[in-house]
Amino acid sequence: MQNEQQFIDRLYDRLGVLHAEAQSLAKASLAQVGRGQQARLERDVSVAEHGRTAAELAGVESGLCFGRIDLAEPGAGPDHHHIGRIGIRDDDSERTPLLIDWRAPVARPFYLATGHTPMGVRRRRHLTTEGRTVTALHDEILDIADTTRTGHEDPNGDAVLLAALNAARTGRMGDIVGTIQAGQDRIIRAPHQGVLVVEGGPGTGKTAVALHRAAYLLYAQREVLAKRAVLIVGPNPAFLSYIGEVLPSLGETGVLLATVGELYPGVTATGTDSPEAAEVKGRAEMAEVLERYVRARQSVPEDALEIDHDDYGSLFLERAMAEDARARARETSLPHNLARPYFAFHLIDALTDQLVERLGADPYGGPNLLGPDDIAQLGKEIATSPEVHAAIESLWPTLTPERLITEFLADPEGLDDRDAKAIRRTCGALAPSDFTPADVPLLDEAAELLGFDDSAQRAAEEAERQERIAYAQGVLDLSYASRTYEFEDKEDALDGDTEASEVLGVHDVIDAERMAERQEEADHRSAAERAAADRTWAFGHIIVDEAQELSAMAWRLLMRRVPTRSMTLVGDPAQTGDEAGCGSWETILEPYVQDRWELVRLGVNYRTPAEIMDLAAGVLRAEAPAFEPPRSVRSTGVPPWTKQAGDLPDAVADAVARDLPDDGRLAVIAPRALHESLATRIEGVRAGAEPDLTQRVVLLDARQSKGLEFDAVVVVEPSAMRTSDLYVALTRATRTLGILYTGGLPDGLRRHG
Ligand SMILES: Nc1ncnc2c1ncn2[C@@H]1O[C@H](COP(=O)(O)OP(=O)(O)OP(=O)(O)O)[C@@H](O)[C@H]1O
Repeated sequence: MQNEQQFIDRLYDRLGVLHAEAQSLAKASLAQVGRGQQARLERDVSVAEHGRTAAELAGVESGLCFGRIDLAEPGAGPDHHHIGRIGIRDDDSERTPLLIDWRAPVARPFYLATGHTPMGVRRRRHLTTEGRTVTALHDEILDIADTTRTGHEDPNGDAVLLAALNAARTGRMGDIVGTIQAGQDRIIRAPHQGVLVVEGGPGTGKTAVALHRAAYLLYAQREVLAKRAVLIVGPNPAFLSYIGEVLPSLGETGVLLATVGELYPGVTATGTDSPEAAEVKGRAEMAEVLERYVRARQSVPEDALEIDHDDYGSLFLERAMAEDARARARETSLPHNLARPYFAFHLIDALTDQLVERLGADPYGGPNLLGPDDIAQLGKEIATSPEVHAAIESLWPTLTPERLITEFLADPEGLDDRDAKAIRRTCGALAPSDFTPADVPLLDEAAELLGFDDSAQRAAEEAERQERIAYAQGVLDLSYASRTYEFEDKEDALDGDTEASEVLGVHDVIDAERMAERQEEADHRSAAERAAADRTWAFGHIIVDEAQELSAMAWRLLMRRVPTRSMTLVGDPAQTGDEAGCGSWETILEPYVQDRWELVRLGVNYRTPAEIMDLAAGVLRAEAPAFEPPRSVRSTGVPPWTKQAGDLPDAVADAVARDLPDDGRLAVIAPRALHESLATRIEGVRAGAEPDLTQRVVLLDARQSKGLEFDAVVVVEPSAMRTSDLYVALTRATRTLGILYTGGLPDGLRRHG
């Protein structure tokens, strides 16, 4: 123990030095005063980079080192390795590794070695620390022939895992880096490049595995992923804050966590949909409905449209002209806004022809009297006529996704009456915040169908680029001038010209255009921050948690964000609650990768004790008798309780007072309609508010409890819940579960009533 403490002290000293170094580098960069935009950008990038390193080092402070492996035949190298959250080297001349990153290949036996397959490891040690103090050691002997004993032997090798599973919950998910199980490790490090689906029942560690896989991939593919960023998609903001501390505790900050509703920059989707509306909006056929809706906005007049031209009197925009222009614009296959200039161009051409015919017609039937210059002039005048443009706009309007979807929701076309009624919004223009999460995939679809007409922005950017090139050219000219000067100096010094010709200046290796591009790249935001602001960002990898909940339209959005299809999807079809949820993995994936995806299963439940899992499984078995739940890793001997209540709020208040553990968290999971009345009787709880999971008692509905866990759970009125929602609610507890009801119990729970 003492030796380990000495090692840990040394490790924290080194961490302190590295942290201080990063901080002072950030400070020093901040203090740099450079002239001009370039210098400022470079300073910002440097401050941000060192700041990030400092934050990453601060994030791994708790439980920095958690393991050690002693090698059977060390050879020339060290005879043991300490394993930790990040890799740390000494500052000796060899930069000797002090701590091995858990993701490094050298650390792998820590997770996989067994007595049967020891992988060259003699002994595995788990170190438990509180703050910077070593509080316990647990050793497993993997080489039976080895007779040395330390006095810290753990006969079953699971004391550390069980301690982690029994520990009081904090309202924030913790990492499992010290106790990753072999089956989980294989998924975390799976070399699969395409779509990997991780399926498993409640509590099997899907979320934990997904987050550790994100950290692993960032380590193993740092080059690509640091640039392209990793996106983690979760079902709601409360869940994202629940898991938000795991990656920083693994030293990774470059990850974007978002719900699908947050993936359309500029829109905060705070509106809510009825379950029917969300289901309709999420259907795959909405893509075609919207496509037809956009095409319907490309109209032609019934009768000729009379355009009053200031100088030339009436022009007649005839239906055939518009039809022809529309057909040609559609032939380009460009999105609506980008095809619009083609429509305008052909119409302007046709109207010019009309005018030329009228003004230049030879009364004696000869050829037209206007020459090419006159015709060009007339064309220009038509092209710049506001009246002509107004007519074009009325036939082929420039549209934004927000406008298109607002108008569509006000009067949904292309749906049957029931579906149209379910999604119709009666208010006028929607503010960006009035959109709902289910609208976001529709906005994204609309953005694709409309295309972004960025010609004005591109013109401005090009002007800016030219300016940068001019500036860069100035820098290069200066550098060239100094080159001549230095070169001459060098020549004198060398007394010859052979070596001098090898001296390269910036002007030799870079031209003004490339230098300008480099300036542009010097954006000090991290890739994740830039990705969050860019709808068209292509992520390096996407991880989707509770993937069974996403609608077909949400999948279309996500697939656009990852053209390489490098994805990890985790979920449990038995827990599907959302009406818009897609059902089977085949249905979800077939349109994008056909059958080129891999499925892995997790079958051990680390959360829910066997007594609670038995009861929860009964609920699903009532509908699907062959249902097999995941096997619970532990049992507590405490059976769940069930009670019929007279006064529900009173009974809930009593249950909270009785079941709330001194050291942990309790959730009351009840149908939304009961929240008002229950909230009045539970201290510190508010109905309707976004739950603060760090509170000791929280009130949730079953959907909100998805993915979360608590020491104790009280489920209220289970018969008012859908079966899959009830299954979710019943599988949230790590220690105790109670059920309160007034009328009756659903079939699957009756034998416990
Ligand atoms: N190897 C492990 N070591 C320690 N704890 C673990 C391990 N694997 C899972 N756990 C714990 O088990 C609990 C359940 O894990 P997690 O939330 O990832 O499960 P899940 O499969 O996503 O569940 P659900 O589908 O119900 O949301 C968490 O507290 C997690 O930390």
